[in-house]
Amino acid sequence: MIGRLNHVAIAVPDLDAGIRKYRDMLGADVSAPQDLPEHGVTVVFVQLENTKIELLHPLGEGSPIAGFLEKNPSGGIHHMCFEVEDIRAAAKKLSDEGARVLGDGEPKIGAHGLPVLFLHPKDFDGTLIELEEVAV
Ligand SMILES: CC[C@@H](C(=O)O)C(=O)SCCNC(=O)CCNC(=O)[C@H](O)C(C)(C)COP(=O)(O)OP(=O)(O)OC[C@H]1O[C@@H](n2cnc3c(N)ncnc32)[C@H](O)[C@@H]1OP(=O)(O)O
Ligand SMILES: [Co+2]
Repeated sequence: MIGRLNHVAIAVPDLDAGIRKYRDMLGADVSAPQDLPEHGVTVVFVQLENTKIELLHPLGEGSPIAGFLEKNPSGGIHHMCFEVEDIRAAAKKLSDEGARVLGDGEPKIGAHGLPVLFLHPKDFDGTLIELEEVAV
């Protein structure tokens, strides 16, 4: 069911500093910041040959990553995103098999303009999983 690793997300306490690390110190291509109020984050993507790194910073009140940064003030790996062909079929299979699909179970449009869903970290060995529907 899961396909390519679309991105690994890092929650960062200082987005500008995070951009400088990946762009200037590590010499990678970094996209311009995108404010995504519907997700409560500002995000940039570090483009790698085989996947992307997503740097996330809280945006507005009630950001879903605010609690994570309180517990991890230096930042940390926040989630991994896998590509799937049919996100609703994937969500049904996973919830039928006991995994918790977060939110109301309805896919939201993510940073790439594609439907995304999240699976509870406690159901996947302490790792928050994002699924993104990518047509093959
Ligand atoms: C940019 C758009 C999009 C894209 O297109 O790529 C995105 O990536 S948006 C990214 C931000 N959005 C989300 O993360 C949405 C899904 N996340 C959530 O709904 C919540 O963050 C959460 C996973 C339900 C956690 O909620 P929170 O309030 O922070 O903590 P809890 O106390 O409810 O957590 C319960 C339990 O889980 C542990 N936890 C929390 N976050 C993570 C994490 N990222 N990785 C691993 N573990 C996590 C938390 O520590 C608690 O554990 P215990 O303390 O042991 O109970
Ligand atoms: Co993501």
